[in-house]
Amino acid sequence: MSRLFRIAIDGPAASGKSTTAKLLAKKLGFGYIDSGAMYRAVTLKCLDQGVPITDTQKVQDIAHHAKIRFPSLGTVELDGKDVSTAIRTSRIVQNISPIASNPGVRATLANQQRSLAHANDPAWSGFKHKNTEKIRGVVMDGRDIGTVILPDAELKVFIVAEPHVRAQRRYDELKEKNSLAQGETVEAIAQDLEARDEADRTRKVSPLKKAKDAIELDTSHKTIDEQVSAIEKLVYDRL
Ligand SMILES: Nc1ncnc2c1ncn2[C@@H]1O[C@H](COP(=O)(O)OP(=O)(O)O)[C@@H](O)[C@H]1O
Ligand SMILES: Nc1ccn([C@H]2C[C@H](O)[C@@H](COP(=O)(O)OP(=O)(O)O)O2)c(=O)n1
Repeated sequence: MSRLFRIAIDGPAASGKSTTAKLLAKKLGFGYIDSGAMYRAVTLKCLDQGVPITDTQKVQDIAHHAKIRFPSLGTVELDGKDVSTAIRTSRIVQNISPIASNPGVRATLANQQRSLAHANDPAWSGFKHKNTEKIRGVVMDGRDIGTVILPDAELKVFIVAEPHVRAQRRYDELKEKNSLAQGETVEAIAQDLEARDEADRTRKVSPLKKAKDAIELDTSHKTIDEQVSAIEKLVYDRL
């Protein structure tokens, strides 16, 4: 016997969603789908091909033809090329909001996200519950996963953290990866996060919003291990 368990993780930028989702997926033997990486990959393709991000129709065509895959935990492929690092730069996030609010792009990516969540990939080994039932599933993170993509997910978590904590963490991350733009400061990153959160919260299609049945988790004063364990406990409580 095998049961499907889908975990939807949403929240504002740099709150800790993807770090938590990836580690949780690893612990549970679940698949991990980074929906934000899909919007980032479409943005990268538009910039690389010189498509204006405000050209609604051309951007939709780009999204429609982009082949986005997650070949292993935490890696992203666009049209057969590894773009895991290329999609994490400030150039991408500075251009992403018009793409994330394009209804055609959202419709295309939403279809792909739903089918990925139902793929039941053999690589997702899952875990044995009470020595009998096999639990298999997926962790998906983004902005609209609990509200629009997987409204019937078995567990929904809304991750938040204080703005200055998020900005500092993102700064440290970019610095560590040598991806900081010239002269980029913590303040500039804080402004980007604020602007993006505002755009994500106020757009007409699938805005960032806590689902009514989501559990809020504030990671400001937690370690990564603590936040992963907190969600893991919620999974066992639900089973
Ligand atoms: N509890 C934590 N303590 C310290 N750093 C954290 C914590 N949670 C996440 N981070 C770091 O903060 C940064 C942003 O986290 P990330 O998971 O990318 O957020 P999101 O997916 O919400 O944008 C990453 O560099 C991550 O390693
Ligand atoms: N399900 C999703 C996931 C991401 N997005 C958009 C909105 C976000 O500002 C960007 C980037 O998201 P991502 O989670 O990769 O990046 P940040 O953590 O915000 O830096 O993509 C979205 O609109 N819907």
